[in-house]
Formats: sequence, structure tokens, C-alpha cells
Amino acid sequence: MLGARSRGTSPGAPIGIDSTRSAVRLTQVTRTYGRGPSAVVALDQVSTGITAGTFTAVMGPSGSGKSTFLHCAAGLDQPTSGVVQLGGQNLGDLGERQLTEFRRTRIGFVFQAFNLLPSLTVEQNITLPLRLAGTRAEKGALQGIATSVGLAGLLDRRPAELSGGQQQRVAIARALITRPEVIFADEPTGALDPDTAEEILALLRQAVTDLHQTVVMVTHDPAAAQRTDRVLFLAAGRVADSVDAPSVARIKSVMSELRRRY
Ligand SMILES: Nc1ncnc2c1ncn2[C@@H]1O[C@H](COP(=O)(O)OP(=O)(O)OP(=O)(O)O)[C@@H](O)[C@H]1O
Repeated sequence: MLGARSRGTSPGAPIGIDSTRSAVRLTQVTRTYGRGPSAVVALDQVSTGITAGTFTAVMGPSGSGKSTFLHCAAGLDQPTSGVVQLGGQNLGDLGERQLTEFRRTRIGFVFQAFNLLPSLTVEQNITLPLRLAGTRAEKGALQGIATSVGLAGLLDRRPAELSGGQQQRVAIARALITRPEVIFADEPTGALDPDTAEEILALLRQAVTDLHQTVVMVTHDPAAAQRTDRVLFLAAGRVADSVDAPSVARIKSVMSELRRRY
């Protein structure tokens, strides 16, 4: 189990929990690629909020804008127009360096391909965001997170000496170490076998339930999305539907409806 800890201890987070607070808010966000007749509108006037302390899945047909949504929401890409607020901060107000610093300290990332640095040990990979920000991990905090994600005893290994599931655990620990405002996960179970995928989803669920983290996950897998509190469905760059407390059957039914309509 991940150890419970007050949300008030996270960098930049307010003391106490306001459960209705939006961790991420998009207002009229449009992202267009290219210009003129060949321009593609990947996100079209999207306005939505992600409630703090919840686990949200983003689904939709291929090309519906899921990756673009994640990249704009996480400050990896800039909308063509509209506003993205994360933890109350308007990302458009930040310069390039400030945005880099903000992503490092306030946002956690978990990718399908794990994105670990091969030359660093597990411990060095986990603590990298802190070292880049010029701070250090308290020994207790590192051990606590490593134990909670099942990596105790593996801290001296390098990524090549770990299984795919263990590598994704390192990525989750690295995302958790700064106690970020939001963790964005892009197909985090896409490269894993079903049993290992289940374990990784359970860890993300625990991060929400036990640590009150906010997790936003893009996935194609209805079984993965079923583990979340809410599924946001995109179609043709817009929010087409949302389902709370989703079941696999409901997710599949909305997805087939969207594929039929778009
Ligand atoms: N760099 C780019 N240049 C031009 N068009 C792009 C670019 N990135 C994405 N697009 C287009 O924007 C639309 C949305 O793409 P996006 O990758 O966000 O969709 P997606 O839902 O994540 O798709 P998938 O499920 O296939 O990964 C698509 O029509 C895509 O072709």
C-alpha cells in the first residue's frame, strides 16, 4: 500500500484539501496543426475540468485528439488559442524556462515507453526531478515511495536489469517523488502484459486513493479505463461524452457509438 500523507506537504499545493477544486482546467482550448486548407483542428474549443484527487481516463477513436489534449493540459504543447490552468496557474503566463521548471516540480509523467535514463540507477532515476530542481530526496521519502511501488531492494539496478513492469514502477515512483499537482499517464500499460498492466493500474489507483494525487490517463483499453473514476470521451477534437464510475460494458458502448458517428 502507498502510505497516506497530507496533501498539504506537496510543493506548491495549498494546505488542506478542497475536493471540488479543479486540478486542471481547459477553457476554450483549440489546437490547430498547419495552416490554410490543409490545417487540422486537433482540439476544437475544449472546455473541461479535472477534479483534484480523482483518476480520469481520456478515450476516443484514433485521431480524436487524446494525445493533443494530454500534451496541451500538461504544458508539453501550447494551444493555438484558449487557456490551460494547472493548480490555478495559467500555463500561458509562463515563459519557456518557468514552464520547464513548472513541469518538473508540479507535474508527473508516465509514458508507455517508460522513458527512464539507462545510465542511471533506479534510485537516480526516481530522484532525477528533485535533482534537476536543485533539491534532494529525504532518505525516508525515497525509501517510502520505493517500498510502496514494490522496488525496495532494486534501487541500485539499472533499467536494463528490470522487467517492463518494474521499469514502469520506477516511472511511477519518479512521478510521485515531487508530489505533483497532476500525474499525466500516456498509455501507461500499453507495453505490458495483462497481469502486469493490472498491477500498474492498481498502483495509479492507490496514488489517487491513498495519496490524493490527481491522475489523468490516456488509454485505448476499456479494462484500464474501468479502474478510473471518470472517462472523458473525445471525438473530432471535442469532448463528446463523459461517464462516471465507468464499467467496461458502458465504455465499449460509448466507444462504438462514437466510432459510428465520427
Ligand atoms: N504534429 C502534427 N501535425 C499535423 N497533424 C497532427 C499532428 N499531431 C496530431 N495531428 C493530427 O491531429 C489530430 C489529433 O491527433 P492526436 O494524436 O491528438 O489523436 P489521438 O486521439 O491521440 O490519436 P491516436 O489514438 O491514434 O493516438 C489527428 O487528425 C492527427 O492526424
